[in-house]
Amino acid sequence: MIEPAIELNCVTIKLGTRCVLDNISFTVNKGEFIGLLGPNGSGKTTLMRTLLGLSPIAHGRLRVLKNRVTFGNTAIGYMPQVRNTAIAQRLSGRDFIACAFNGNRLGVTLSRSRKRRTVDDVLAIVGASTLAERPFVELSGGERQRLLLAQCLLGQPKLLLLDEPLISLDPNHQASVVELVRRVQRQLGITILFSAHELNPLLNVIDRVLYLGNSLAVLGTVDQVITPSVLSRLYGGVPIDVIRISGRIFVMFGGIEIEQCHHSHNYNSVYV
Ligand SMILES: Nc1ncnc2c1ncn2[C@@H]1O[C@H](COP(=O)(O)OP(=O)(O)OP(=O)(O)O)[C@@H](O)[C@H]1O
Repeated sequence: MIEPAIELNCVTIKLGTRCVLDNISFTVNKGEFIGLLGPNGSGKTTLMRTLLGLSPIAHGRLRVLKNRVTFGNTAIGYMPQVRNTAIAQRLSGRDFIACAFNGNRLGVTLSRSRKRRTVDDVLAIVGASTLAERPFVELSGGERQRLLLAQCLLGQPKLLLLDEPLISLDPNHQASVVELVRRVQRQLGITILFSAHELNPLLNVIDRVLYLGNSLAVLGTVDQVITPSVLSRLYGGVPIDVIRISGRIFVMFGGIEIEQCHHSHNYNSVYV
């Protein structure tokens, strides 16, 4: 039976005077792997923060895992885009994960041995047991992402919000992070919202794509969403071309590949 994981019904999200998302409705089903795309500033992070209860909605109805949004919901794992890992440089992989037990992040008190077992479990799930004793400072970007993902799994979440986990990784490491998330998702049967600037690394793993832009949101299969007419609406009415070559998809405006503009943070000439 299909059950909802994230339900938005006519939701409006404002930050200050800016209407980031305006009257949007969609339902993500339990167990789906959703690629969250859209230009810089389209509201990907804001949407995740709203699902976490960090940012209120102005209007509408929002349910996460069938419940109203509450701050500190351990059923949601979150990997934020900007991570201050400087503090982690001297820690071992194991201690880096274990430090998420401190503070009130999980809201539960566990014995030392139980904490250790839990950390071992999440390390095993992400295939990072061999990183447990290595200093965080020595790890590659891809290995760090593995540990960050393990940290997200500590609370046994049912929903994972991953904010641009591919940023600053080369294509090989991007592919291995995507594959890892897919494997973990299948193993644990959880729902994934995975934001990215580029669709192609996610093409083989996502069930559907949620594309934000122009304060709007469209959820559907890649074939339903990545079309000139839908994307033109999301990019404010400019003419968009969609080119498919060798199993890859390129979204173009005036001969420029839009996703490359997102990367260079030079999309203002495109996003009007
Ligand atoms: N406190 C705030 N007050 C007003 N506007 C804000 C505030 N915080 C963020 N914004 C704006 O809200 C919009 C949405 O930002 P958000 O970070 O959610 O976008 P994003 O799609 O995640 O962008 P990126 O791809 O660059 O990470 C941006 O235009 C941002 O400048």
